[in-house]
Amino acid sequence: MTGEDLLSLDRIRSVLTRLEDTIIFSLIERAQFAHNARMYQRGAFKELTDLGFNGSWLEWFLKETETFHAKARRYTSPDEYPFTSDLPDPVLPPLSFPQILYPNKINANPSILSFYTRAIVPRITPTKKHADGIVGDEESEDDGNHGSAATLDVEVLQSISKRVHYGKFVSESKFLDKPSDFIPHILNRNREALDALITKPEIERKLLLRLQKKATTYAQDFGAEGELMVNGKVNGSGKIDVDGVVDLYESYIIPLTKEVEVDYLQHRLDGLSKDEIDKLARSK
Ligand SMILES: O=C(O)C(=O)C[C@]1(C(=O)O)C=C[C@@H](O)C=C1
Repeated sequence: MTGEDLLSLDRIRSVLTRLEDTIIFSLIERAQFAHNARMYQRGAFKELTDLGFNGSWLEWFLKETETFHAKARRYTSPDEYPFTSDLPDPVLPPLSFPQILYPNKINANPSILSFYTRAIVPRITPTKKHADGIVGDEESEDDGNHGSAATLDVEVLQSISKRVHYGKFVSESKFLDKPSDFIPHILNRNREALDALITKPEIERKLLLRLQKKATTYAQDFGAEGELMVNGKVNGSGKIDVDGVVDLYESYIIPLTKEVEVDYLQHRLDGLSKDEIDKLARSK
């Protein structure tokens, strides 16, 4: 594929659409396990403190997983971003990726980690209700599956991260399509105007509708005879809170993708001379 093909907006949007499936399925997997709030609290595992690690159980999982993946050069790829820092160098020689994105240091993973652990995990994991309808206390929301749950958290986080950072490709594609529309607002540091230029309400509306349908479909289960079963019962509730998935996109994933798009644009002219900027502005 040439650099131009890689920047086709249709191709980029097809990647975003495919990632919807990855995100929904990984959330369904995570939702099998309890909230396990301790996993997200720093210092809650004495075993880790004894090892000299002061972060949370999930942060330890991220650090260990990313240490390994960094050695296999995962984070040299322009669509992969780590959640942790001070990772080892790859053991393999570098691959040469086509230079598509303008060099930048944008990494939205701290925001992703924060909304995922605070808003998403508590929302999608099962809440034990007592016979009197009172929600169970924190202890009853811990099933002890800390390894399985954290493994799935890492998968969800990596897929959301890939999706959100794909905003950089969307931005580059929109910028190169008509640089002269963007350049004055980049030079004037006008975030609102850049946000208005990249926002496509019709695309967002269709995405949320599609997501609702996908989540409803994937949440279904089938019995041995192929009969529709939900939560082990005919007509029970689904494997995932569908509104929770839609809300995740509407309140977090789309707004953060747009933030990445605008951040990227704000730095799109860094280091260019006036002549180079004028040439870009005249190009289309
Ligand atoms: O598809 C685009 O044009 C995007 O910029 C991506 C995206 C999204 O996050 O899905 C973000 C902003 C637009 O309003 C529409 C959709």
